[in-house]
Amino acid sequence: MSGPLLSARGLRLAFGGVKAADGIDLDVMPGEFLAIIGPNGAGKTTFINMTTGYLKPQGGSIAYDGEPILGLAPRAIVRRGIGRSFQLPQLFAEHTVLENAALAIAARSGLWSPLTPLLRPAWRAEAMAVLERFGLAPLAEARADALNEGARKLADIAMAVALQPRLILMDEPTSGVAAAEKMSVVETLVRVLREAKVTAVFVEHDMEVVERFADRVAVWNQGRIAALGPPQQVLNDPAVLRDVIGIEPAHHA
Ligand SMILES: Nc1ncnc2c1ncn2[C@@H]1O[C@H](COP(=O)(O)OP(=O)(O)OP(=O)(O)O)[C@@H](O)[C@H]1O
Repeated sequence: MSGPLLSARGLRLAFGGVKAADGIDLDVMPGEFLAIIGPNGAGKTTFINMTTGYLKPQGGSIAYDGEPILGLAPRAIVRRGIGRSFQLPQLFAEHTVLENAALAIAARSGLWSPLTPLLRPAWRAEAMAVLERFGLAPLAEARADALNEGARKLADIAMAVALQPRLILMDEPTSGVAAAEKMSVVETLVRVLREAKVTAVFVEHDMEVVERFADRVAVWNQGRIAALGPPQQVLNDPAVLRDVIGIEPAHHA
């Protein structure tokens, strides 16, 4: 049967005395949704940065679809099929939502320039189709800086999806999103990613989101994976509750 889509072994990276990655081994299987949880500074974003070419580990290896990817530039990694979204959405503020999505499509074609989306109607049509999948079509002509945080997060992820990844890494897709719209934002992005058969790794602080949407949870602590397994197992582990989530097991009914 098919092996892991992403396979990290022995990843190490220290910033001065801080071990942001201290021997990370992780396999992500095709089609799975894997949540990464853990306290601030545990090294969650560092893992995403190493996997997407933004940081180079001092040791270890990463294979994607059976091929080593360490040392490749971020753009080359995107071309291999790995997308990402950021904790703070990376949208072009003064452009419309549609233009932002069209820019991503233009970038995929290797023909990026600030004016390209205005020049190629086909990119705009494809961008509109992506926005429709995310329920963002009504906001297509809105400027990116006029969106609320939920729509901004979805638009950022739509740009990553427009690049047609097989794997997406999302850094806190719900952070900053109002509580009332959080679940609908996650439902939308999970539906789109599942429909497109995109495998997902996402950093998440909301345990309800993790419990509902993750197939497996990896618990990061001080640059290491402290626990890994299905949500119902990991989120009921007394050590995880106490040390990582910061609640006493007795209080978790
Ligand atoms: N480029 C960098 N230069 C120096 N130190 C860094 C750098 N990137 C991360 N660190 C440090 O490495 C550690 C891990 O950071 P990282 O951002 O990966 O944690 P995190 O688990 O994503 O935290 P958070 O939940 O706060 O986003 C932290 O102590 C951080 O200050």
